[in-house]
Amino acid sequence: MADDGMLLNFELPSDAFTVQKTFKGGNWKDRLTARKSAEWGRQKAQDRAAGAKRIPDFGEVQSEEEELIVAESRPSKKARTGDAPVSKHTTTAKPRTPKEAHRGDVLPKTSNGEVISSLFTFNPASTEAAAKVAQPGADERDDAPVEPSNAPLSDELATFTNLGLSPSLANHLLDKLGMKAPTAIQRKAVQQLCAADTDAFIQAETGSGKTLAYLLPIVQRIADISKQMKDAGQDFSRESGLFALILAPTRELSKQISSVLEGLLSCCHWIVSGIVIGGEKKKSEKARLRKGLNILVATPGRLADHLNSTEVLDVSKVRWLVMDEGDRLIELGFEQDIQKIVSVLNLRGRMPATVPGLPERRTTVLCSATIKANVEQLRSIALKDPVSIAVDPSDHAEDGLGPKGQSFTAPSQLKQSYAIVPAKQRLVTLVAVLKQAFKRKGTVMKCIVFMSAADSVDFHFEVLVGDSPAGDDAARLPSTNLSRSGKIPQGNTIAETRTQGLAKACSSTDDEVQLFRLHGSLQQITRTNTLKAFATSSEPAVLVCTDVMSRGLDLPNVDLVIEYDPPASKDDHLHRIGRTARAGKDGRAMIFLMPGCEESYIDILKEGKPRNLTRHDADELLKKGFSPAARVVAETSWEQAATEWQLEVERWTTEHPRHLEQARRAYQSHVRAYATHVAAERKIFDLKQLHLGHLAKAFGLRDKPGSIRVPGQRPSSAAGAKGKEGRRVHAGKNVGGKRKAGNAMEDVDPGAVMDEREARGKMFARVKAMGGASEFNLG
Ligand SMILES: Nc1ncnc2c1ncn2[C@@H]1O[C@H](COP(=O)(O)OP(=O)(O)OP(=O)(O)O)[C@@H](O)[C@H]1O
Repeated sequence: MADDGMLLNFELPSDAFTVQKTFKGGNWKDRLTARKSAEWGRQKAQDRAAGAKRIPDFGEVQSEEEELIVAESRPSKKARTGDAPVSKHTTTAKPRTPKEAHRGDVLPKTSNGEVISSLFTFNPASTEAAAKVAQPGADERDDAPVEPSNAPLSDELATFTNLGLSPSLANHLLDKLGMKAPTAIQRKAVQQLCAADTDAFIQAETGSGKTLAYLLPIVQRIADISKQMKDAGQDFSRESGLFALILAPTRELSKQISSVLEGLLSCCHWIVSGIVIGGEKKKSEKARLRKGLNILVATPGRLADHLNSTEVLDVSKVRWLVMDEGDRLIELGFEQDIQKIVSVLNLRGRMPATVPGLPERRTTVLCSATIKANVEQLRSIALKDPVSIAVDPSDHAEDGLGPKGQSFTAPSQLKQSYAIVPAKQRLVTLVAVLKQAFKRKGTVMKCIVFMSAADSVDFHFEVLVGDSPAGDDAARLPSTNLSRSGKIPQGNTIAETRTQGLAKACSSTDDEVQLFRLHGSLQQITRTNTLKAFATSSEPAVLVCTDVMSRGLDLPNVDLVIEYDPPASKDDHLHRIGRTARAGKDGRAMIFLMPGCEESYIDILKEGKPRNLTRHDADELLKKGFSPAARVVAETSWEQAATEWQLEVERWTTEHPRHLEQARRAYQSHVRAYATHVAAERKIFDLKQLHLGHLAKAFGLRDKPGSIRVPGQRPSSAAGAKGKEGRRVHAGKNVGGKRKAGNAMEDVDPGAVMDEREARGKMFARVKAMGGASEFNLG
């Protein structure tokens, strides 16, 4: 049995459980808990050594003392019943009410009504079907070389000059940007868009160079126009006209595109580009537009706003319109803005242009790694008879809307895995994975952890940094190497607005790991600076963020992507994991799934055709992450180390009002975001199956879920705090009211803007479905 295997394979040092550990710090409750935990461990080891107590089989009833890490005298409980099997200490022999079942793994409530449950008991077991998929650690055994699918071409004939680019542009790519050959999608797109004026979809894997695939032909064509103007005796300058517009859904992505463009244009300095994305005074943007630009990168809201109010913005000569991450533009509700932009372009584009070489008609290009049916909306608004530019057209449906069956693939060299982690163990397992990832110097340089809500990002940032605001020593959280040093580290404290800190939870004495946080509710300047600091960090670094970072961003040296909270849709999954394994480089991605219905997501993971999809279990990950280093005298087992760390987090969370509110907020936002999965995936991420009591533990909470209430709502963003921008993002579709143009919500955190009433409605429905509010339900 899986459990037996796990238990019997403990590689405990011979002195494990024999050293009497003195527990210092914390309050009496924590010290008692930790001491009893150690006693429990010692007793278990002695029993095992004496052969006095057999480790029970899966499904067998276990004594109450063994159910609990913290043994307390209390009346024996009946076994849990439920749909899902329960690991380690479970039975179906004696039916229990849901209420009793939930109590089985907890201490009686403390005087203030808190509930302290064990990390290792009453966790639902993985379903058998999923367990068969792969064996733990299989990725370590698979060393077979694989051809990267998004790398530059190695074919000798595949040169930029052969694609029709001018020698000066091709030499610039080689000499200044270090690009010897085009990628497959660049070869196709450059050839097509240099030669023809037809609308197009560009669809290729993440990290395959789509940005240059549309920028190169535009720059080449505008360079040709400038030449023809000169030949005709006309000067070409920034005032000659705006020829190309590039739209992107987020400010970060717009800035990135703008910087790639500037890099290209340094070989033809007479072509001038600019950017309007909001986040700065409109006056300065207007000033820039007044001076004249040949290529403009913009977010749709801001551009629509300027088309309304900035008279100097002349779009009559625009002949290229690119919508990068086109599907995301629709998901985020930019449809109306785009409609408006296109109608203005259509209207003003009818005016005769006296520019030699300027094409008659405008070419509109839609670009994404995932182009799907909702892009139909864009097609009807903006595209006419588009051609599909994809790496392998034989894989593509005739309508040009992505691969047949809508299954998009991840880069072939990307190693994908999933971790089956019960709700209670989520936080501690995340720390274990991070500790393990950064254990060996140089293995992982940068890691991105995706979460579903901004509140959750903030909470986890503070937990992983392990400090509290200045002057709040009583609430200081120890690092995970507490057991090694025996001391609570002093030093840095974090201010509430801080977005960077030392990740004590996953740093070791030899290796420090920097931690960053990012989401759409931060001020734009903070976002820009934080992203830059993460991108340029020369130290190992972790970025905890929402999906605002999932699209298009090209951050160097990202080796590992962790989807701690599952993505809202399978397309989001591909974009998230696509932040690693870019342009032929290696990368790893891991998604956390809970045992039970979430395991059906494995089938969706397989749709992306991963080369080797590896399974991990929480115990395996915890053991790797929390086992003491070989050179350190082992005082505790990994189970104890994990438990101690969890208890410290719970104390830190529950004993300080600000932390408690933050944890509760994070928990609530997480649950709300959980309800926003696309309809097709809602059976997999089923709110009704979510064990709220267990989940609360992963937020360091000892509250009964029913008592978790947070006053007020988080302001949705710096500008969103004005209260006008709230939109509902549900089931991958904008269903909310009109967004104010040019605000800071160009990048929306679905978790942050999910309609509260709707989410609460779902929660109440769930409570009803479970036959009334038990102590573990939100009611
Ligand atoms: N021909 C090339 N040779 C080498 N590197 C390249 C080449 N083209 C692009 N790159 C690099 O590949 C990386 C990914 O490019 P880009 O961001 O355009 O990918 P993408 O396909 O748009 O990805 P996503 O779908 O995630 O937006 C960038 O770092 C870029 O500099």
